Amino acid sequence: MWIDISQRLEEGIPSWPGDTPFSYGVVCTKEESGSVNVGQITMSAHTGTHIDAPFHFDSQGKRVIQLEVDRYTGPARVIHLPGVRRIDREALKKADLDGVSKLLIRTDAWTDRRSFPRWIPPVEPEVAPFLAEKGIRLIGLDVPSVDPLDSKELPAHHALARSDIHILEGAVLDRVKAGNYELIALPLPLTDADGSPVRAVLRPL
Ligand SMILES: N[C@@H](CC(=O)c1ccccc1NC=O)C(=O)O
Ligand SMILES: [Zn+2]
Ligand SMILES: [Zn+2]
Repeated sequence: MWIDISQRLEEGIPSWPGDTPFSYGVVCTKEESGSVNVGQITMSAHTGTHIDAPFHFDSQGKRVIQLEVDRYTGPARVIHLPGVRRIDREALKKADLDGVSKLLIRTDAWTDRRSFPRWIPPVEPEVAPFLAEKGIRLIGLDVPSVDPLDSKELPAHHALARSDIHILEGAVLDRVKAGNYELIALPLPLTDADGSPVRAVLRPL
């Protein structure tokens, strides 16, 4: 059984402060066209459950279409770190990361998903080379960023990119137990984009 770990894309889903709000509307109704309802989607690439392409924080970085689909599919481990202030070596000390290439971290820090969080536990840049050494190629979190929300330098985004670790943000892990799963969280084939919404699902292994 697959577990949906995606936020629903609907009116009112929080977006980054000042960023394009999500909207879906029927721009041509079946009555008007005589055949079909036709919808239009407007949104930021960083709304809901989404991945970041390196172009998001590096103008020379890869765009979404250049990201291999293998990064977003396959075995993944969920670890549960409730109440952590930061995701650093100390917080990860007790986690078993052996043989893991995709790591999802459930922090439970985003408690009211109807509004954008005021604070999130940031990933410390120092963990990027440590995770890479463990063989991790994708990190996913249940919060909207890997950096502090007011960060302009985005040190964790850059450190993860230097360690060749891709980023999944805004996963819904509220009811997901720690353990091993199969993950599918594929970005859309957006040629030029800096990020993409994903439908992220897990299946226990
Ligand atoms: N780094 C965040 C997004 C982000 O920082 C952002 C997204 C939209 C509009 C403004 C943003 N940051 C502004 O400082 C992310 O990866 O989703
Ligand atoms: Zn993002
Ligand atoms: Zn990000």
